[in-house]
Amino acid sequence: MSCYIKVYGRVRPSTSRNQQNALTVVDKLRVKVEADGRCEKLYELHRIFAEDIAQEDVFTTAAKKMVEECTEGINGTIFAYGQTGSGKTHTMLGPADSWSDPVAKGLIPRSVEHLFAQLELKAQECQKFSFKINVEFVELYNDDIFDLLRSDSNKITLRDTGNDITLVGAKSESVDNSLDLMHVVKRGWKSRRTAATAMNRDSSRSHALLIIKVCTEEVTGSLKTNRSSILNLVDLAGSERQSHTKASGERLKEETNINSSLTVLGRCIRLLSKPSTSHSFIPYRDSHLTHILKNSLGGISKTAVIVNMHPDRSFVAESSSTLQFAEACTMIKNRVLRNEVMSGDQENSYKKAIHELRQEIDETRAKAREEFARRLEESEKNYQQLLAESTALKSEHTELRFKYNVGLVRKTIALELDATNKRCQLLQEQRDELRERLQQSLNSTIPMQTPCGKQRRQSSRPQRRETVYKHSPSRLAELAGQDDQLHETELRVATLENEIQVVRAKLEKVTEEKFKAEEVHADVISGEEASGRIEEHSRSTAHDNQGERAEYQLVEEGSTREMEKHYSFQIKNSAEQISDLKSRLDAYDQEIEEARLLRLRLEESQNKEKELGKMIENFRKQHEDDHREYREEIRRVKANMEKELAERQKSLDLLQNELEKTVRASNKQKSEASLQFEAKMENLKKIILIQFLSHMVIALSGYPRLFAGLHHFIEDDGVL
Ligand SMILES: Nc1ncnc2c1ncn2[C@@H]1O[C@H](COP(=O)(O)OP(=O)(O)OP(=O)(O)O)[C@@H](O)[C@H]1O
Repeated sequence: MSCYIKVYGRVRPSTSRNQQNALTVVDKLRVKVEADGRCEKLYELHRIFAEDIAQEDVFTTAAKKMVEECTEGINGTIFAYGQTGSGKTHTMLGPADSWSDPVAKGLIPRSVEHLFAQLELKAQECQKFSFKINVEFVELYNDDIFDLLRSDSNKITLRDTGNDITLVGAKSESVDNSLDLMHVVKRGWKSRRTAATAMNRDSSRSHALLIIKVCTEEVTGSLKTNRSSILNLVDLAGSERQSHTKASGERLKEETNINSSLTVLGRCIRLLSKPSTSHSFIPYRDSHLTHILKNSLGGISKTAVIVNMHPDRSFVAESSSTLQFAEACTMIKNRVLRNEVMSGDQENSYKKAIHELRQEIDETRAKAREEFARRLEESEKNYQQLLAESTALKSEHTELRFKYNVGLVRKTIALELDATNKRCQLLQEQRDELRERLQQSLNSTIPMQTPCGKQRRQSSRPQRRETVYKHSPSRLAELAGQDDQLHETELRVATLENEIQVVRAKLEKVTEEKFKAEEVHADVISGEEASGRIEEHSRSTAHDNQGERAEYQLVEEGSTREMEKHYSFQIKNSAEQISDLKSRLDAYDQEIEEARLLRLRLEESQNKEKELGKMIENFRKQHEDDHREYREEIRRVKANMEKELAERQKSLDLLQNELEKTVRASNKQKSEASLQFEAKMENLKKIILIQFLSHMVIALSGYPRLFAGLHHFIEDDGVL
C-alpha cells in the first residue's frame, strides 16, 4: 500500500501587536504568505491549523489514526518542523508542565494515552491478545546521537539493515502503561539540551526522537498473529538565522549543526518529491537525522509532518521556506508495509475461526429464542392467573346478587303472609261473633228441652221425641233470623274462601319462584325446609277451606249442637293456625332480617366488586405494561442480537475474504514456484547438454570433419 506523507501547517499566535501578520489562514487547507503587501503566495497542505486551534484537534487530525494503525503493525512517524520559536515543542509536548493538563497537553502525551487505550480495547475484543511496549529516547546534538534515558555520555551508533534502522547502545525501557511511559518521557526530556536564545527562552538545541516499539500477539483459534511496529515522535530543533538569534560561540556551533542537518533533510525531501528522481540516490546518510528518518521518508512507514510557522512579518522568509519544505513533503509517497507474521495452519485456522463464529452465532440465536419463549410463557401465565382471579370475582358477584334476589322474594312472601294473617284475624273475629250469637241462641233453646236428657234418650217412643223440640213462636222467629244470619255467614265464608284461593294461588306462585330460586342456590336456605314450610302453609289453607265447607254442611243440617262442637273445634284450629302463622311470621321476620343483612352484604360485595374491578383494571394495565415492556425488551434484545449477528457476519465475510486472498496468494506462489522449477529444470537440461556437447567437442577435436558436421548439426537444431 502506498500513500503520501501527510503535511499539516500550524500558525502560532503572533508575538508583536504592532506588526501586521505575513501569514493569513485562508481556509482549512490554504495559507497565504504576503511580503510587504506586494508578492503573495498561496500554499495548500492537507490541513492548516489556525492560531486558535485546540491541541486536541491537532492530535485528532494529525496523529490519532496513525497511533491506532501502530497497533496493527504499521510504522508511523510524526515530526514537527519549523523555525526556532514557531511552536514545535508546544505542538509535540505542550507548554512546560502541561503533561497532565487535558487541554494544553501536546501530541506526545495524547498519543501515548491513546496507544494504551487502543491496546486495552484490543485485549478486550480479541480472544487472546498480549502486547509489549519498549521505549527509546535519544537526541541528535551536533550530529551525534545521545541517549536521553542514560546519564552517561556514551554516543550511540546507527545500524542500517535495509528495512530496519537500529540505535546500537540506546537504552530500551519496557513499560506497561501510559503513566510509566510518560514518566520515561519526562525523565528523558529533562536531559534534553535546551538554551535561551534571542528567539526562544527555552530553545531546543537538539532533535529529540522518542521511539515507541509496539509488539502484539493475537491468537484466534490455532492462528497466531504477531505484529510489530515503531512509532517515532520527533521534535526537531528549529532552523535559525544568526541575524535573528544573535548566536555566538557554542550556540553558533549548535546553530550551524542544526541548520546543516535540516539542510540535508530538505535536500532529501526535494529529491524524494521529484518523480523523475524517485529511483535515484537519496543522501540519507549525509546526516544522522535523515538516516534515522530514512524509513519515514519514502520508506515503509506512514508519516505526518507538522510545519510550524511564525505569522510575524519579520519571519516571512522563514515561513516561506517552511511552506516550500511542506509543499515538497506533500509530493513524497511511502510504500507502507504491515509488519505481521502469521503462524499456524492459516487455512484451517480461518476455517476453524469461521466455524467457531458460526457456532457462536447459532448459540446466541438459540439463547435469544429461549429467552423470548421463557418471557412469553411467563407473561402468559400472569395473564391466565389474572383471568382466573377475574372469573372468581365475577362468580362471587353473581352469587351475591342471587342471594339478594332470593331475599327480595322472601320479603314479598312475608308481606303476602302478613296480609293473609290479617284476613285470618278478621275471620276469627267474625267467628267469635257467630259463636257468641250461637251461645245466646242455645241459652234460649235449652229451657225448652225435656227435664232430663237421659230419659229422652231412653224413651222408646218416637212421637215423644218430636214433641221435645217444639219451639215457641218468638223462638221460631228468632231461629228464622238466625237462619238469615247463617246464610249471611255462608256468603261471607264463600267470599273469604275466594280470597283465600287468590292468596293461595299467589303463595303457590311465590313458592314456585322460591323453589326455582332455591333449586339454583341451595346453600342460601335449605330447599326442603322452605318447601315444607310452604306445603304446610298450603295444607293449612286447604284445611281451613275444608273446615269452612264442613261448617257450611252442618249449618245446612241444622244441628246446633254439632255446629257448636264444630265451631269450638274451628276456634281451636284457628287459634292454632294463628299461633302457627305468628311463628311463621317470626320466621319471615327473621328471613326479612336475613334479607336485609344479605342486602348489606350485597352492597358490601358491590363495593368490593368495584374495588376488585379497579384492581383487575390495574392488574390488566400492569400486565399490559409488563407485556409491552417485555415486548420492548425482547425487541431490543433482538435488535442487539441482529446487530451483533451483522457484525459477526461482517467479520466472517472479512475472514472469508482474507482466506480467499490467502488461498489465491498460495496458489499464485505455487504456480510461480512450479514455473520457476520448470525454468530451472530447463536451464539444468541446457547446462547438462552443453556440458555433454563440450565433452564431445573435446573428444572429437581430433576428428575435424566429424566436429564440423556436429557443429553444423548443433547450429541447425538451435541447441545452443
Ligand atoms: N500555538 C501556540 N499557542 C500558544 N503559545 C505558543 C504556540 N506555539 C508556541 N507558543 C509559545 O511560543 C514559545 C516558543 O514555542 P516552542 O518552544 O514550542 O517553539 P519551538 O519551535 O519548539 O522552538 P525551538 O525550535 O527554539 O525549540 C513557547 O513559550 C510556547 O509556549
